[in-house]
Amino acid sequence: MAFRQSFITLSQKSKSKSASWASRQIRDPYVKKRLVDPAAYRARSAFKLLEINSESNGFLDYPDVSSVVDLGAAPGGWSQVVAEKFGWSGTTSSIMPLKRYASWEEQAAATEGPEPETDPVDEEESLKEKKIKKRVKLARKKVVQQELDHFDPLNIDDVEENLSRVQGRGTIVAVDLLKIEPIPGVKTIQADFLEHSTTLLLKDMLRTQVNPDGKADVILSDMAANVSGNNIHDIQSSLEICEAVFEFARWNLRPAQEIGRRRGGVLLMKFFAHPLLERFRDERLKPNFNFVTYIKPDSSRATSREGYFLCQGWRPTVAAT
Ligand SMILES: C[S@@+](CC[C@H](N)C(=O)[O-])C[C@H]1O[C@@H](n2cnc3c(N)ncnc32)[C@H](O)[C@@H]1O
Repeated sequence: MAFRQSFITLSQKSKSKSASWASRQIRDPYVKKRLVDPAAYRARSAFKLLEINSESNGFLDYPDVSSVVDLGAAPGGWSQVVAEKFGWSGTTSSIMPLKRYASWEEQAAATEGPEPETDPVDEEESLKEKKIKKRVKLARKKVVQQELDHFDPLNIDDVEENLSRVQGRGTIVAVDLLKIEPIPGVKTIQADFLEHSTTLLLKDMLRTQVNPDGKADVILSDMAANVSGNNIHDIQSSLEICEAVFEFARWNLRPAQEIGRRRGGVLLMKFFAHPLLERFRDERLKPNFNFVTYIKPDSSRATSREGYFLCQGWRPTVAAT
C-alpha cells in the first residue's frame, strides 16, 4: 500500500514537472526566437554566446582570431555561431549543404582490393582463411564506421561540389559526449573531455600549416554535467569541469603577448554559482588573465545557477606541467 502511494506521488510529480517544462518552453522568448531566426540555430544557447560576444568587445570578431575550441558543443549552437563569424555558410540545419557519405559497405569494398586467391585443394586451410578474412572485414568495417563518425567538413572530399558555398577561414574544433551533426567548417569529435587522450586529440586537430603548435585563440566551454539534484555533487562536477578546462587552457591557449593585444587569448567557461567556484576564479583565473568578468546573459534563465567567467588576456604565471 505504502509503495503504491509513493508510486502515484512520484508519477504525478514527474507529470507536473514535464508540464511545467513544456509551459516554460512555450513562454521562453529565446526558444521562440530560435524557431523564427533565419540562422536556425540548433540550440537556444547560441543566443548566449552572441550576447556575451557583443557585450564584451566582440572577442570573436577580431580578424586575427582563427582557431577556436568548443567544449561540450552538442548539439552545436555555439559552433554554428563561430562558423558563421568565420565566414562559413550553410552552417544551419535548414540549408545543410553536405553530401552524405557512402555507406560503410561501399567504403569497405573500396579499401579491400581484390579477393586473394585461395587453394581449392586444402579445404580446411580455406575455411581458416575465410574465417580470418571475415574477422579482418569486421575490423575494417569498425574503422570505416569510426572514420565516418569523425567526418571532417574541412576535407575537400567530404564537401565535394558544395565547397564554394561553405568556404570560410580558420579552425574550429568541437567535442561532446554526444554526437554532433556535421557543421561546415567545424571539426567534431564525440569523446569525454575529461579523458586525457581527448585533450591530446583536440590539440592534434588544432594543428595546421599556419598553426603548427596547435594553439587556440579562443577556448569556449558550455560544458555541464547532467544536474543530479544533489547540490554537493553538482557543484563538485562543475568544479571538476572548470579545473579540467583551465588545465587545457594552460597547455593550449595562445598568450596575449604573442597575439599582441591585452585582451587576446580568451577563455569563456560556464560554471554553477557557489563559493568554491569563486575561490577557483580568484586562485586560478585572476592571476593568469588580464581581465576576468562574471557574466549572466539575459538569455540565461534567471532561475538557473549557471553563470560564465569571461577571461581575456592569457598571461600564464604557472608553467604547463
Ligand atoms: C549546455 S550543453 C551545450 C550546448 C552547446 N553550447 C550548444 O550551443 O549547442 C552542455 C553539453 O556538455 C556536454 N558535456 C558534459 N560533460 C562532458 C564531458 N565530460 N565531455 C564532453 N562533453 C560533455 C553535454 O553532453 C552537453 O551536450
